[in-house]
Amino acid sequence: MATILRRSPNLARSSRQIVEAASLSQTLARRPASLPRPLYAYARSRKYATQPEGQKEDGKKLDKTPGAAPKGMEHLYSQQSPMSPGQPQPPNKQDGDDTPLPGRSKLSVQEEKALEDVFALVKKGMPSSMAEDIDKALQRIKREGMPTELRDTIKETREEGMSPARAAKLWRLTTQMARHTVESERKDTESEAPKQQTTEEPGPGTKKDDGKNKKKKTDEMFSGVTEIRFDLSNFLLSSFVAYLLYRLVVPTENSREITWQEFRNTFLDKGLVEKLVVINANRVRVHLHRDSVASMYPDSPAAHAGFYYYFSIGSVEAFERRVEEAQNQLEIPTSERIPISYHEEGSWFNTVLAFGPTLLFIGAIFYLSRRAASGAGGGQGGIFGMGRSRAKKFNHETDIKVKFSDVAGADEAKTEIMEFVSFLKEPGIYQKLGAKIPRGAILSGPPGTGKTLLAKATAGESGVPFFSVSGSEFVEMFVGVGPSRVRDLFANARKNTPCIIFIDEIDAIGKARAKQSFGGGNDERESTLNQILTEMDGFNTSDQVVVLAGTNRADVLDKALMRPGRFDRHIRIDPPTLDGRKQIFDVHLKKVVTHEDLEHLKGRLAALTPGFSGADIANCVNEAALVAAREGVESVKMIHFEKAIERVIGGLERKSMVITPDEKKTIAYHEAGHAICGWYFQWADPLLKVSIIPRGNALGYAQYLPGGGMDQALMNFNQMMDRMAMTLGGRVSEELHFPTVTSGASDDFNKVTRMATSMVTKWGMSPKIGYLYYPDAGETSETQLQKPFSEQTAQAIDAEVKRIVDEAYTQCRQLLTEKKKEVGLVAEELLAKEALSRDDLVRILGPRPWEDKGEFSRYFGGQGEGGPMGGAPKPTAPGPNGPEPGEGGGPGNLPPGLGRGSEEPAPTLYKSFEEMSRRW
Ligand SMILES: Nc1ncnc2c1ncn2[C@@H]1O[C@H](COP(=O)(O)OP(=O)(O)OP(=O)(O)O)[C@@H](O)[C@H]1O
Repeated sequence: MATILRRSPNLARSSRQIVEAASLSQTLARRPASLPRPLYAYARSRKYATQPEGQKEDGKKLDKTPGAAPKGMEHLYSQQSPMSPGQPQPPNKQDGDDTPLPGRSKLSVQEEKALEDVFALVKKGMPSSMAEDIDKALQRIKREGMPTELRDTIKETREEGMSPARAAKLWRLTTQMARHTVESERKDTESEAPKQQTTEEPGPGTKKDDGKNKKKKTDEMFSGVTEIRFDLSNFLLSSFVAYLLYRLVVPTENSREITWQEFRNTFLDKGLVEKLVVINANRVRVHLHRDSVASMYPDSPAAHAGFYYYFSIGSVEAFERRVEEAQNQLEIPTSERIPISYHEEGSWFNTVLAFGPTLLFIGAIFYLSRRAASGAGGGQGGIFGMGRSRAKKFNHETDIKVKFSDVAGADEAKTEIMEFVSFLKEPGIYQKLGAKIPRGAILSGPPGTGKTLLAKATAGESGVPFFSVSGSEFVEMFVGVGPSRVRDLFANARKNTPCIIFIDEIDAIGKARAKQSFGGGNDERESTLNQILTEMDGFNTSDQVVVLAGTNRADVLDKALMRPGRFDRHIRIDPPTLDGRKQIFDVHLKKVVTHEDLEHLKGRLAALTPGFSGADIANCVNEAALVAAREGVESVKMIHFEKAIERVIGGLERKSMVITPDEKKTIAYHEAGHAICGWYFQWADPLLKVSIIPRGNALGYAQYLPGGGMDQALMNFNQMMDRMAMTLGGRVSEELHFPTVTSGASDDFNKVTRMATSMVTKWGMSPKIGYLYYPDAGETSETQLQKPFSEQTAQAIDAEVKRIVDEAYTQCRQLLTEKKKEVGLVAEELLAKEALSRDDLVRILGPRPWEDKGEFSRYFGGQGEGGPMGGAPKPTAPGPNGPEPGEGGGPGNLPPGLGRGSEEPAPTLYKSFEEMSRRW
């Protein structure tokens, strides 16, 4: 392409010359075409670059035996010395020898004149050294005669006029002649040089110098000429461009439009029309008797072959009628009437335009599929590489640096998965005992618990390639793409054994197949799943490909995936325990700068973050570092971590939110109601902080530590009742301190209702409903079209839920009426300070009347941490105002062992009900 680009100016110039030659048809009918200089130079340069020396243009070999030319006679010889012994007579001619060479004919005087004109044209603008060569070429043609081909072309041009093809041919032939001459000269020079060297002493002014100078001159002459490779495609392209330019510059060269009147008066009436051709039913081409035209109008272009006049017509019928009438008027006999023929011509431009979009489309498809095929290095690409797997391959040496030590907690999961590592490292141990190698494992658990991390660590430990892909990447809008990508993924994996394939979010494709499909909407997903099943079955026992899959919804997966021989293992990764959180904090705290006591920091942070996943913890640590950086401090402190935790739990503080003083007062009393309940109810979760600064969706909030910072698997009846009463504390406080209530407690009611409903329908805590379990809508996989209980049961459930909530309300109202003064104190302090820590509450209310247990007392037991959550002194005994254990509103008719005040743990297993921190 670069070659073509370099040549473009030359092409433009040469086409201009060709056009010039063709347009001068009158003159050039008697002259050969002009010789475009750049192409002439290019032809010579090519000769030097590719033609072996000693070979003549006609293919005859030259004898290279050196022979000395007679002194002073060198200029007479164009090739070798005729005096050299044993040398064949070269085909060169000497002056005075008028016999033309074979295949050539002597020039007439007119031809000589015409040639001189052509060469004079060619020399225009050339350097003098090149003009000299052109002269020599002319002399040679005069001496040796004109090649028959050149003569014929000149003759044709004279008779039929100039066309681009003839101009190009003339150029080629004349160039050839010029080139021969230059080459003969060069060979003479080269053959003379060694002779001079052997026969003469070198010295200034000798012939050798002349030869050298001549060669040097010739080299200099050609040094500025760019060497261009001349092949068929270049030739065709340049001819095409030249023709286009020619047609562009001289668009009306071959035809001219006339009117009917002109046609009639100038040609028809004078009997010059030979025939008429109707083209595409809208144009008529006029063919004239050229000889008659030439004699009548010698200057008219119509005298030359290939030139036509034409005129446009409205309809063929009208045209025929007009011609008929005109001929009738001219009284032309029927036998001599002008023949009319009809012709359909499609413009090539229109044709290209018509096919253009289709060609473009095909070209684009071809290009894209070629690019896709070359881009990803083969495989089952298909159209656009759609069917190729999108799995990312991680190189174990460069990309995967994760080790088991980076995965904190999750010890059971690690132990399970270790086996895969040892299988990949030492398969022989298993194979020799005849054990089948596990094919894969499903890692399930809530988001962010480290499933991907664990899979990566497995690859990192076993040192094998790791293909990671998400289940959703198999799903496309095109049918058949999913299975094809699965095939491609497994084919790639087999090429890279031993290796690990990790399919994240496998539930996107691995959901249980529908028993009956409505409209076949899931066919593509199902065939993708089937393909996975087939591929996993297709492994040999010796194939060291382990497939790990991650999901948050193991319960919805197809049973066929989980059967032995496919995903043999099911590894569950739960949110980390207190100890697990400590370890995860340990991993992530190493990445930030902190001068805190690490052991204490880890423990306190772990206690503050029950229910956090590994990803939450990583985010928290990073957030703390960002807070510290915003404050411009050197290291991350406890306060930054606590702010980060609050932010992760509650969302961003909305300090700019506009709240009226009345609203603020209501919020303060509402939050104070919650805080007082949390402080005085025995089974309530320990309070950490209360605030009326809006955060996230909440206008104010009280932060508690569920389970006292311990991992709590169970909740007993007393804890539930206290929690519900505490939740209603906001509304009760509003009722007690204001003439009216607000809408701010709606979220509280939602929580209370859900909790009470679960107690009745799931946890067997209502004597009226008994020990029954009624699933919620959507809890089971089958579509629940009707409630699983009768109308009477529904009414009984409603009544029981209401009864439990009412009891919690009574319990709360009783306490807050008693503690009305304390509520006022806390609310006023809140209005003044906006946020109160545990220390503030201790100061206002005295120590909490109930002992704090476990981690809470260890990390928040009054050491005065100084963070926003503060620390409370260790309570020793129930306070004077607090109810004694076992006191308070009784829950009424409760099953044995669940009564308020019972120190016994609840006898049944209950799921941990609420999130770790509640917002009000
Ligand atoms: N046990 C852990 N130890 C250390 N870091 C962890 C742990 N678990 C999670 N993380 C952190 O959380 C980030 C996200 O974890 P990962 O992507 O493995 O979660 P996942 O369970 O695959 O989540 P998802 O189900 O949403 O895909 C990890 O990059 C890591 O920083």
